[in-house]
Amino acid sequence: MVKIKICGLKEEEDIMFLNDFPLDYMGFIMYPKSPRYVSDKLKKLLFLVKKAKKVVVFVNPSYEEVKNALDLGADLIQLHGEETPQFGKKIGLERIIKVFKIKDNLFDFKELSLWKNAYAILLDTYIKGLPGGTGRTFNWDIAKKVVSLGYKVFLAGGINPDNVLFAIKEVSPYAIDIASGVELYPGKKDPEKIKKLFDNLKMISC
Ligand SMILES: O=C(O)c1ccccc1N[C@@H]1O[C@H](COP(=O)(O)O)[C@@H](O)[C@H]1O
Repeated sequence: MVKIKICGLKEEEDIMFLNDFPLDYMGFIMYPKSPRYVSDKLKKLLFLVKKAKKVVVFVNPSYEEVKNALDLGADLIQLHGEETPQFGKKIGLERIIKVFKIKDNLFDFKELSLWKNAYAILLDTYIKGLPGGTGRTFNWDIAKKVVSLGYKVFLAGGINPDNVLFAIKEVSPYAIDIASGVELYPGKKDPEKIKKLFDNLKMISC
């Protein structure tokens, strides 16, 4: 069964609402330029999560920032910038979701292989000046290839309740990652879109 991650949580009520759904991962953005940046609320928000694994998302962080998130209870660290495999090893690759952003249908399979021992690989859409939360899909042929090579793939970028079943059928990823596709506005989740997402997902579990 495909795993589900909802990312970009910053409101307490959204976490409490999501606690009642069969959600596998919740993601928290620690990137100051994002409208989803949780800032000093991280500890409080992580504490509210009941069952889902807690993923803290950084863009080119310092080791100290990552260590602080782990000390606050993060289960996994999502590296969404240009971090090196050496940096990942220093944290512990088993705790890293490494992001690759797909640009112009190009993909560096050699660079991918350097992260083969990471917890997972997350594939997202490249948009200049926007590190994530783009709401845009990319060429899933690349994702299919990465899946076929045996990588544990989180498929991100422009997934929403309407295209989630097609994405799962097409790519067969390990997990689906959704941020803006279930929002009312950046940083605020929409309960109706979340209900629709999980209603649609029930169709593949029947
Ligand atoms: O959401 C953000 O603002 C963000 C900022 C910095 C790094 C990553 C960010 N979000 C990640 O974007 C993808 C997919 O987003 P979407 O579903 O296309 O809106 C997801 O992995 C988030 O973790």
